[in-house]
Amino acid sequence: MDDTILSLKTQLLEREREIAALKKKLHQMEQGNSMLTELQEKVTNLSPLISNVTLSNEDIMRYSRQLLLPELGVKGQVALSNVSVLVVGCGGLGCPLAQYLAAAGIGRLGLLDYDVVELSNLHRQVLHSEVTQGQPKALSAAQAIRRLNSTVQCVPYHLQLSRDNARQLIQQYPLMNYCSDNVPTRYLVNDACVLAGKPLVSASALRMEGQLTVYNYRGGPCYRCLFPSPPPPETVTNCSDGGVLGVVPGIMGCLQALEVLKIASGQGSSFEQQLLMFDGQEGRFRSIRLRSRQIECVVCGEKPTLTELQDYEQFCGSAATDKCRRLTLLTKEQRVSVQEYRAILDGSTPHLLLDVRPKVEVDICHLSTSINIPLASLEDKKAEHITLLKETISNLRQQTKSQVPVFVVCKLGNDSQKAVQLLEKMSGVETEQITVKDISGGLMAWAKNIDHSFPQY
Ligand SMILES: Nc1ncnc2c1ncn2[C@@H]1O[C@H](COP(=O)(O)OP(=O)(O)OP(=O)(O)O)[C@@H](O)[C@H]1O
Ligand SMILES: [Zn+2]
Repeated sequence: MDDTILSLKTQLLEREREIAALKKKLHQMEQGNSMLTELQEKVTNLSPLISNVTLSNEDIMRYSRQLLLPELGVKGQVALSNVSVLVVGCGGLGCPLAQYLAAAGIGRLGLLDYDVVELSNLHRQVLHSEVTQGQPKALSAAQAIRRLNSTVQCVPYHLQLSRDNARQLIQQYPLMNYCSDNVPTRYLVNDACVLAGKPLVSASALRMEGQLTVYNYRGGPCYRCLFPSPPPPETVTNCSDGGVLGVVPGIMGCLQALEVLKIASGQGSSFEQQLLMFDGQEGRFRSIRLRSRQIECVVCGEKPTLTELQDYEQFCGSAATDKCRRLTLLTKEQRVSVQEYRAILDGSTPHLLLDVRPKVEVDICHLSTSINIPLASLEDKKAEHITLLKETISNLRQQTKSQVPVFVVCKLGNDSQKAVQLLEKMSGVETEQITVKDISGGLMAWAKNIDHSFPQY
């Protein structure tokens, strides 16, 4: 029994020694930990001071309200001041984007646009003004940016982005923005970004709607992955055709600025495979998931066949500007110039002048002898419009006793050509009773060449 007690006592002593040793170890570890915590605290306290080196007192005051955001902080602000961003297009999207990037303290801002400021730009292109009308947009925007924040290095490029200069320009900027308005430039910027491995923050706005995506970012798709081939040129509507409420590109440009600031300050963007859609009429934002990067994509896929920039105007079948978007759907014989139409008016030849613009445009201005049937109504064969057309033709036929000349007009001479094609084969209209031609260049050519008092829009 004594032996058993002795053995138990010995075991107890051993356990007590082990416990003491463990306690000692624990104590040492705790001490080490607290030293580590102390060290960490010291580092945390020191790190703003370390990164402060690049922020002046004036910077701290200027950016104080955003420096207070834990998501940005000094580290993010310093990152912003070290980043270079290129804005392609200083129009409705590019202006608000550049304005907020400059205000937030982006280091270097490239502002690229080939065009000059026009009066019709001012309702949405908020960096330009009445006094900079006629000046290159890139310079006008740079002037406004310098007034806002002289610490931003602002580089204006008054030129057209093309296959010849795109790669060299994009190479200088780690972050790209698409703010332009035509399909060839969209493909050009996409391809140049993929080839240079740069993310592309892209937006668009038309009428009351806008869209935003970040292409070629964190393994997400590029523009070509989603749209391998361009849309037919005649299906593309731009702001000068479809109209736009200025604040809509304003909102989309600001959203672009937000994504740029997040990416540049290291917060990242969640739009690498998402399309944000804004409906200004409904006041609603929706986000849809896009298809992923396509392995067969010709530019970013596994076996890319497009390794150099191509001829984008040829690829898209349209010009890389929206200025001279002129369709040629008819033969010469099916068209008259504004001068020829003027002679017809002067000769008082009985005819029908059919204005195929939407009613909102007719309300802006029209020729007094015209009747209005919008192209969309002709396409839909709206009963009341077809009746109006038939009745007018039959009245005129009583005067002419022969085929009635019908002249179709629109703003620029694109929709009028589509209307001629439509009328020539339209059932319900006695097509053998009429000859149909369009007025080349439309009412804007009329305003420029015939009647200078006619409004341009
Ligand atoms: N390849 C390009 N290189 C440089 N700038 C471009 C290029 N393509 C388009 N742009 C510019 O992008 C801008 C797009 O702006 P926005 O869509 O607001 O249209 P806009 O052409 O100014 O106006 P509107 O269509 O009303 O005449 C324009 O200023 C245009 O000059
Ligand atoms: Zn792709």
